[in-house]
Amino acid sequence: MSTSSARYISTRGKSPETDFADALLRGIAPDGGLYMPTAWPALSSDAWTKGADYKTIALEAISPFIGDALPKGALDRALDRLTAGFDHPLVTPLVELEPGLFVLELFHGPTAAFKDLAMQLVAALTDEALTASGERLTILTATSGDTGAAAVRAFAGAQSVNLVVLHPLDRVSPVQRKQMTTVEADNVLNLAVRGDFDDCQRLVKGLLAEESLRQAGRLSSVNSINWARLAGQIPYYVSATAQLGEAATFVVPTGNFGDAFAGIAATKMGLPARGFVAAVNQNDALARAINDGVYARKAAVESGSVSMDVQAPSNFERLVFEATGRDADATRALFETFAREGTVTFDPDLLSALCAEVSAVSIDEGQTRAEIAYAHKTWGRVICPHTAVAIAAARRQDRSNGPVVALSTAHPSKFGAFVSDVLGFDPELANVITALGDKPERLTIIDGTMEAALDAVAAFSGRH
Ligand SMILES: N[C@@H](CCOP(=O)(O)O)C(=O)O
Repeated sequence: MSTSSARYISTRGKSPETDFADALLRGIAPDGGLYMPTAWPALSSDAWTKGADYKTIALEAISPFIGDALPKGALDRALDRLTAGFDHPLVTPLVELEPGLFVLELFHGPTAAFKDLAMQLVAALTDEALTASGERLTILTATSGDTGAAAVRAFAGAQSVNLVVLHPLDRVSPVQRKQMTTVEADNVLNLAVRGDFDDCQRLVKGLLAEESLRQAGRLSSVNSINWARLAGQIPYYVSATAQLGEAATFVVPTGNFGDAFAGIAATKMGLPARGFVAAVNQNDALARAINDGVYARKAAVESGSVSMDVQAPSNFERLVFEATGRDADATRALFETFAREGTVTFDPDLLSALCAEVSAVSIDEGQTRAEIAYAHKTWGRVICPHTAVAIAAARRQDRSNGPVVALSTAHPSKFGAFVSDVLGFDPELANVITALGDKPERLTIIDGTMEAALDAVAAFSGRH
């Protein structure tokens, strides 16, 4: 296990190199780029060949990214907190649906979605970093439903943290909304933004760069723009490979592309994998970019797989950075053009480098519904719409040379109305959803403008 100091650089090349604690507490680099490790640490093959448990795998996979930037034992303590919140001994169990086709269940945590795996860890590590530095932190997070719920659960009541969550008004599921808005902790502010997820994310990035807020104290984000979020999502790819005993093709339901990029990161560390497929819904900017070579923004359309209603996936920037051979100038130019003009066309070399890392499939609403029905009829399994998108894409993959694993990112009862509309009955509630009860909700509705967001955050910060 490494004790050296892992270092981070920005994908846009204009920020000073830093360590894990600083990257964690900043969320995004000062130049607007995303932090990346300066080099990929090597993962010992013991991690996926020796039948290790989740905590052992996660220690091995994540500790090189932290180095000596946090107090001794911080990761160990964080992983104890993480695993204690999961209701399955394997934490992320792999289930075979039929020969060669598997689902990786990532929804056994406190908010019944995969975000818990990294968010519980990030909360514990943030606590360690703030205790060491004596600082307070305001965390700004955009969500299409699952990230916000996991963040609220992980940070509610945290002594040194204020959490502001921006979700698109009326565009998250009722359960996701209640998971965020029924919390009683007064360090949490829920903003319902008139707009879509991409508006929320744009506002978060704008607020993170806002000088007046920065002067009042440290700001960060726990979206997957934060490297620590991605690091926390690497272990389940290793665990899945360990459970399988061989390399797999991973099919990842994709919104902000953090989950898929975490898997790609695992392979950069040496994990054997047969490939990655990003499965998107009809919000298909990523699929068009990979398949046609043109990355073009469109307004997000509403779907049943709401958590994936994303048209400007932040972590695509990390993939482009890698695919350009870590050329920060080229990456910056490309994403500045995208921000300004809403469209960029890749040169053939870049496109073939991107395609070597990931393929992409778009599954529309009709196919998503059909897949929920198929999974129930064929395997007796009730699945959430995001898992349905992944399985529909997974069933299109060739299984003759190796297994295909679809990531099952959320429990179906988070999206009960959609699933029930297809199957004609309500999915059984996850225990953590039953426990939500019927508490009053607290949220503030704002316009999708920087002015409105800044006013709301400044007023909230002033009270704390
Ligand atoms: N699907 C997400 C959108 C934000 O993604 P993140 O991985 O960057 O936090 C959600 O459910 O909020």
